[in-house]
Amino acid sequence: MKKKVLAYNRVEKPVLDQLEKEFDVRFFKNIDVDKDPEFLEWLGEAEGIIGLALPVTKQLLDRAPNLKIVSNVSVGYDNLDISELTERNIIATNTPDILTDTVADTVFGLIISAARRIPELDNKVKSGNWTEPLGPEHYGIDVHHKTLGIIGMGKIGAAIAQRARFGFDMDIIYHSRRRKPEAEERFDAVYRDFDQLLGESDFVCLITPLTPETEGMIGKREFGLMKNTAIFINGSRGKTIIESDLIEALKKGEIAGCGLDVFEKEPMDLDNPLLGMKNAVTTPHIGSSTWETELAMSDLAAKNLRAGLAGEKPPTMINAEVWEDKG
Ligand SMILES: NC(=O)C1=CN([C@@H]2O[C@H](COP(=O)(O)OP(=O)(O)OC[C@H]3O[C@@H](n4cnc5c(N)ncnc54)[C@H](OP(=O)(O)O)[C@@H]3O)[C@@H](O)[C@H]2O)C=CC1
Ligand SMILES: O=CC(=O)O
Repeated sequence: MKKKVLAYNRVEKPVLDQLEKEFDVRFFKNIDVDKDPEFLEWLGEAEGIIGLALPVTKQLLDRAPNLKIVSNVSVGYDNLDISELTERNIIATNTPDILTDTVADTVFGLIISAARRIPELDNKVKSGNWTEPLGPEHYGIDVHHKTLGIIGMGKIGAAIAQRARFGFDMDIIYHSRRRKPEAEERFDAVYRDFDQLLGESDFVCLITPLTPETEGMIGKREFGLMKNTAIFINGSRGKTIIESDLIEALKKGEIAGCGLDVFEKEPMDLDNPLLGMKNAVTTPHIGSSTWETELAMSDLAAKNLRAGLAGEKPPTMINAEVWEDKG
């Protein structure tokens, strides 16, 4: 008998088609996790879960007695209760590395768009309001030769630094909990403590995981430390910042602008003040969403799932201790 797999938004179609040949797969899209009876029934029987951003909590696991693996189709895994999964000997996997360059491109797109006001000016042209040569009220600021501060010099942080250093001659400063000698050598990146970085950067770029330590790490105090010409970029998770404090800082001119791919609530409420702010450039959490990278992520997640269900070590495990216990 084929093993039961619960697939959850989002697994790319060619990968899902292949999984359906190997397993008894049921695909769910945007369901109400607590109430959908079909979802709960399938969860009760599934040995594997594959998908994006399904909140895997203790309560959900209590309803999944047969589960052996949760294969997340994302690198961030703040949606998973890892200690609870580990306690229950359930494998958790994610999709690191393959999305690094794509996400760095998105972040750099936000940096340039915010600095050069591209969405605002695009709107001016397309709305028929480009009726005369534009003056200083539409000028942007340079990106090249400025100082980029990266908070979270991990894989994506380093790929952003690479673009900034070699593409735009920027000076790189960074902050992580540990020093990163490789980034210092490759990009002449200079370590700064958190407050120093905020005060010195022309662009502050946040790209850490969401953890209890990083939740709300940028708020009123931190925006107050930034230059009033600074542009703040968030590619991490919405909850790493206090969004209402960002809105206030933009309104008061404490910072000049922002570029955001992630939000406290996704999708955003239609009354979110950011929607009406020209100096906030927004994208709908699409950091890794290119055809190539989405397919590669689904493919890696499927490899993880297959391995986990076959009793083999998945390529990109989060809780390796589960494997050590099994071995
Ligand atoms: N917008 C989007 O679509 C996407 C968003 N992301 C987000 O980007 C995050 C990073 O991904 P990736 O670069 O692959 O992950 P990595 O694990 O390679 O890098 C994360 C970095 O954050 C640093 N970090 C962790 N905690 C702190 C802290 N408290 N203060 C400062 N730095 C910290 C870590 O360094 P150290 O341990 O030394 O502190 C590490 O270098 C993901 O977790 C996800 O949330 C990822 C992909 C797409
Ligand atoms: O947000 C996306 C991820 O891969 O993490």
